[in-house]
Amino acid sequence: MNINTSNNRDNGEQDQKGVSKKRYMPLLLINYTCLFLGSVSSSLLSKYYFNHKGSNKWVSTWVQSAGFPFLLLPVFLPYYLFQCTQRKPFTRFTPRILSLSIFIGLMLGLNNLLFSWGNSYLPVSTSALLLSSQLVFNLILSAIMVKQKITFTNLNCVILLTLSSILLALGSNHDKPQDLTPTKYMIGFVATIGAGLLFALYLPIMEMIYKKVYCYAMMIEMQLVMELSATILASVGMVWDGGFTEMRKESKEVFDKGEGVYWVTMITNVVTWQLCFMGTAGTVFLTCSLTGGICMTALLGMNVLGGVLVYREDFGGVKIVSTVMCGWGFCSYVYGMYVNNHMMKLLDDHKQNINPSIEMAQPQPQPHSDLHLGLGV
Ligand SMILES: Nc1nc2[nH]cnc2c(=O)[nH]1
Repeated sequence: MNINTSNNRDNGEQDQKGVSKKRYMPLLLINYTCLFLGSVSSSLLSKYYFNHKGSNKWVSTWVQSAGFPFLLLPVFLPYYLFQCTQRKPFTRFTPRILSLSIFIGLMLGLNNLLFSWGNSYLPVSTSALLLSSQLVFNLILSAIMVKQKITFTNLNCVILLTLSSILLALGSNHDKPQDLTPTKYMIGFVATIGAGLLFALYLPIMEMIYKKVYCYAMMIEMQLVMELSATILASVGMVWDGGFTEMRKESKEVFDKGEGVYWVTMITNVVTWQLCFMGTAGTVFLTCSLTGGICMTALLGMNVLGGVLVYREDFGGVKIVSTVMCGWGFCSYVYGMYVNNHMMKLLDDHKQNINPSIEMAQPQPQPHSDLHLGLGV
């Protein structure tokens, strides 16, 4: 059911805001949960794939987007099966939005390839070190492209998270692959820096585009088109490089846990990557690109804890300090956001007390207005 329409019908115009706000927090929590579960589990499963002799960069690129058909469920079920929305899927999905989604999807596909390429050649420590730069790029690009304010809270968080990743990288510099040649090192280095830059660019571009997207449902539809485009790019690479044949060979002859476990690992990884990217896109849509970047980077730190808990990796002094810094940076950011929201609410209430009629007549200056969230969710 369309929130705005149902609300107008049942409770009158004035309750619209209340219902939208009521839906905002649960929706945000669902996205944070998807991002958390998706990021930690996809990282652990990718590690499992590489630990047990999986090595193909195209395969690990392809699994990052190939789960796009799962997005058909949230796109079509609410309208056709549950009949809980009046907005038909892809309503007002203009050719411009379609072409932007395809373009961003190809960009994401390229990022996935560079990310996997870097991960397959470089030691974990080096790629973590290089990826730590993406949050700084993200802050700078967000400030330029979407006029993100640089405050004490977000600067503090970016510095702490960046230092945390650097520490993490320095603390695990013993895990060099044996066959790492200087050429492979150079390719891995450039690929990882490229991935960091592309990802830092992808987040504010998404924020800019989402400003034109009027509902959450449309954001999921865009995500479906983007992941489809990224999969087409990865599939072309797979066909060109014999990736599908390699996948079958890997499952039967190379992966040392057997064929069944290989396919279960692949399918689960496909699902978890979708959760991760869906959570990222939803977080950017509901908050801003910097929060998306901060969550992703903080989760890189959390993945260390995942490795310690699941693979019994050692958890020495440096990793402890890095994890504490990561938690501290993230918590201080969340606290800053909470204080900011609280102040905005107080200001709103104050304005409403002074002159309720002005408040009713003027659109809200917040990035996520009622229209933005209300329609079609
Ligand atoms: N560049 C980049 N790509 C990713 N894909 C999944 N996570 C990341 C990330 O943190 N950076």
